[in-house]
Parts: sequence; C-alpha cells; structure tokens
Amino acid sequence: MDLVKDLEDRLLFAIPKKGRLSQPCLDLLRGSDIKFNKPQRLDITLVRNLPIALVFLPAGDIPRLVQRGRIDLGITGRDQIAEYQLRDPPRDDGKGIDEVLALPFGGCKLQVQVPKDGDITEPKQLVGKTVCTSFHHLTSSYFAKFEADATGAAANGDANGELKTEIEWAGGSVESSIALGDAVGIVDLVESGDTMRAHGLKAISTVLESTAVLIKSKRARNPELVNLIASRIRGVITAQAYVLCTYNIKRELLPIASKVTPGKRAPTINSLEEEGWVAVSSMVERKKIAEVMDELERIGAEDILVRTIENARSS
Ligand SMILES: Nc1ncnc2c1ncn2[C@@H]1O[C@H](COP(=O)(O)OP(=O)(O)OP(=O)(O)O)[C@@H](O)[C@H]1O
Ligand SMILES: O=P(O)(O)OC[C@H]1O[C@H](OP(=O)(O)OP(=O)(O)O)[C@H](O)[C@@H]1O
Ligand SMILES: [Mg+2]
Repeated sequence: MDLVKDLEDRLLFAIPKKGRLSQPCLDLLRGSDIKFNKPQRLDITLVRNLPIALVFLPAGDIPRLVQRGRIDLGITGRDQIAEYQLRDPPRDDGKGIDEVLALPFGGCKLQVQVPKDGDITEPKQLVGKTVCTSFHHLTSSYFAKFEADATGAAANGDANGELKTEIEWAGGSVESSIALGDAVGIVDLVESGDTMRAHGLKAISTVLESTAVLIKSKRARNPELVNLIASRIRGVITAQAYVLCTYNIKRELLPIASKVTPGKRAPTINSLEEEGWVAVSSMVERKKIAEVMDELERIGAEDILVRTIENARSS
C-alpha cells in the first residue's frame, strides 16, 4: 500500500488508539457502519465502504493534528483539547478546532488531590510545593492565580517567599507520585474515584470537567462527508440512549399516559380492534425506563413491552 497516495482523496478521521476512549469509539464506528480491518502495527486504516482513512493515535495527540488541519475529524477528550490549546492557542489564521458533538462517554473531572488524612484542604496550600500531573499547562495555569494571590500576600509580609508551584510531569500512574515522595499533591482525572481512594487520596478542587467529543478541523475537507459521519454518530448515540416502549391502554387514560411517555416529539397512537383501547409506542430514555414502566402499570397500562433501538435518525 502506498500510504501517501492512498490518503490523498480521503477524509482523515483520528480515533484514540488506547485508553478509556478507545473501545467506545470502536463501538461508535461499528454502529455507524464504518467498515475497516485494522492491520497489526499499522495505525492508518482505509475504510472499505466510505472515502475515509482512520488514524489511530494517542488521545493527547489528536487536538494538535486537528487544529493544524492535518486531520479532518477526530474524537478525543475536552481535557486534551484544553491542555493543548494552552500550549498552542488558536490564532486568527484559519486553522483551529470546532466541536461537532459531545459524546456520552469519557466523562471525568480533572481534580486536585492530596492525602486523605493530611493537613492540606485547599489548593492554595500547594503553592510553593510540588504537584505531579499529566496536564502540565492546565495545572500551571490553575495554580498561577493562587501564586499571584500568595505573591501579593508575601509583598505584605504574610508569606515566606516560596511562591512558585513546581509542576512535575508524569505520563500515567500519577496517583503513585505522592506515596513515592515525588509530590505533595497531584492533578489527575477522576471518574468513579476508585483509583484516588485506593491511593489514600481525596479531591480538594476541580480544575475542569471533561467528556469525549467529536471535533473537526476548521480546515476540514469534504463538509458533506463530515456531516454524514456526525449524523450517523448522532443516530448511534440516540439509539444507545433510548428504548422503544409500547403498551396498550384505555383511550380515556391517554392524556395521562402521554404525560408519562411524551416521546421525543409525541407518542405514536394506534387503534386496537378492541373498542375503547389504543396501542401506544414511544421513545423513552433508557435510564428512566424502570420508573416509566412502574408509572404506566400504576395508571392502568397493559402489555408493556420495551425494545432496544438498533439505530436512529432524529433531531
Ligand atoms: N477514568 C476515566 N474515566 C473516563 N474518562 C477518562 C478516564 N481516564 C481518562 N479519561 C478520558 O480519556 C482520555 C484519554 O485518557 P487515557 O488515560 O484513557 O488515555 P491514554 O493515557 O492514552 O491511555 P493509557 O492511560 O491506557 O496509557 C482522557 O483525556 C480523558 O478525556
Ligand atoms: O476515578 P477512576 O474511575 O478510578 O478513574 C481514574 C483513573 O483513570 C485514569 O487512569 P488510567 O486508567 O488511564 O491509567 P493511567 O494512570 O496509567 O493513565 C486516570 O488517570 C485515573 O488514574
Ligand atoms: Mg491514562
């Protein structure tokens, strides 16, 4: 395969090659009918049924390539975009990143963490101490405001002059750095909190909240194809987030039932052969379906069925 030539007319779409975002992205691609076979060791793959090439990269490398227009479309975390843009702020040169769609995975918070039983309870107490992180720019800029306050206090004779926070970079396992004596505090991602608690740490503040996002380069080629992909991904997300609920109910109870299952626009109502009864079908948020079924049963609905949605297109 002549990679350079093969890529010429293809939309380049970057996908995290490892880590927490990798599998959900592969699931999205499968649901969007983007067909490919990834050869071993090769991180660029031609899609079989669309003029797209997938590029598998670390999540942290994706914002730079999208901002510079080397890649047209990508999925990464908002945290990674924020970190990169502090390093290389977007300029007025036609390059840059547009967020197309927030995705329902990769939700986490970038938090300042310290030993659970220690004396530190506020981030300003870390000024002048060592903080370990994989997010050097976000952490430096977060502590800069506390450093400025502390510098003002020192000028008034309230502090001892050690006002610069030392930011140490680590590529992973950041939580271990406190036990190793390499840092007094850390700034790292927290989702369930299990890793933080396992290391005897607690969060004392939040630097940023993040989720995975679909982004496009301001210089993206082939806007029609970008829209097609975004629309397919939106459909997969809707299908994952909703179920289809159908039930039978007496026509006179329809106004109450429609409040329980209003659907995305409105419920679909069909007459039944039995006089005075209707069949209702409505999309319901997956996470609310148990409560909705309880409520439907309580108001007199019968034959309540719930089905998964294979795919969807809706506004
Ligand atoms: N615990 C988590 N829960 C949810 N999302 C997370 C979590 N950890 C990281 N993320 C998201 O995933 C992105 C990539 O981080 P992750 O650590 O998974 O990748 P990586 O560092 O490339 O992989 P690895 O840690 O396996 O080497 C983060 O920037 C963040 O947006
Ligand atoms: O709150 P939790 O659900 O426990 O998740 C948080 C952990 O997830 C990420 O680590 P990852 O799995 O990427 O390992 P790493 O530290 O080696 O990067 C992050 O850096 C935290 O350590
Ligand atoms: Mg990681």
